Amino acid sequence: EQPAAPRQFHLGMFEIGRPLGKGKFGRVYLVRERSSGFVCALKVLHKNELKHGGAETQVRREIEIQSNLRHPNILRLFGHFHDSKRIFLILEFAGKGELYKHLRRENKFPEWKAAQYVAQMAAALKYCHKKHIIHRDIKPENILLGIHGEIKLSDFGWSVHAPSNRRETLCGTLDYLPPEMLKPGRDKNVYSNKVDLWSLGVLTYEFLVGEAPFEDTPVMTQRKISRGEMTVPGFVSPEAKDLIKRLLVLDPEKRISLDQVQEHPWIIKHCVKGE
Ligand SMILES: CCCCNC(=O)c1cccc(NC(=O)CCCCCNc2ncnc3[nH]cnc23)c1
Repeated sequence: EQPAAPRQFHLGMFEIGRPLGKGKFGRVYLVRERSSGFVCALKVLHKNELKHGGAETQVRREIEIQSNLRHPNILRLFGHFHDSKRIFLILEFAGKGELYKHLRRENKFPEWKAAQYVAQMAAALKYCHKKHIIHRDIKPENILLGIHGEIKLSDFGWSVHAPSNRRETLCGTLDYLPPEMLKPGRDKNVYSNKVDLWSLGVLTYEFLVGEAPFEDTPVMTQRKISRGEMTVPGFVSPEAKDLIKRLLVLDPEKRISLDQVQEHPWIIKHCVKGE
């Protein structure tokens, strides 16, 4: 039968609730769609700030990419609309909020919880990569948790279609950058979806240790990343350490694949049902 007609949305359709968070160019609110009672999140972006910040392309990319993704571990973008001053993104509400807040509060995650998060991240990234989409900005701040504590990967503002040789001014932390994105140079700018594997390795380390593996001053962080210099503390299990070492490999082609991540002994040990 006919696919559901794309709905026209406007602000009057929503009852605005509490703010859920704020970012560089706007805020996110908990909202309820009046006719259906459907609860979701409304991200409000201010056009003139986007213009000054040169983030229009990112928002367009976020809309185009995230609205075509359907996966339990990827935050849904249901629709968007705009008025003269603002762009509105209608997003899935993630009931347990920001993963990084849980990480900071708990300092670090027990291995069974970290392994489940890594397995869900691998499933989400496998789905993106199959659609030739590289996320490029995997870090705790861009991960939300659904009402059952499941991973909801969000913020596709930095994602691109692979392979990509886009040069963007990067703001925010360097901790998650793979070595190949640090070395500007003509051909070195062409990088693949393997960048998300490196970031998954940094994320795994941070889940288990409570800080990023190359955390230092910006100059030292870049140096440590480009040399792959990091040490895994003794309290991390040998299996977890093995997975981290197989993801944080300087040569993108030598990094373990997402299939191999899902089959890794550390993941199997903590994620096979009924274990
Ligand atoms: C892509 C270029 C635009 C960059 N992004 C921004 O400027 C920006 C604008 C507004 C907000 C933000 N980021 C944020 O608001 C980050 C903090 C969001 C935490 C809570 N958010 C949510 N909690 C629960 N369920 C949800 N569904 C969607 N979001 C949520 C970022």
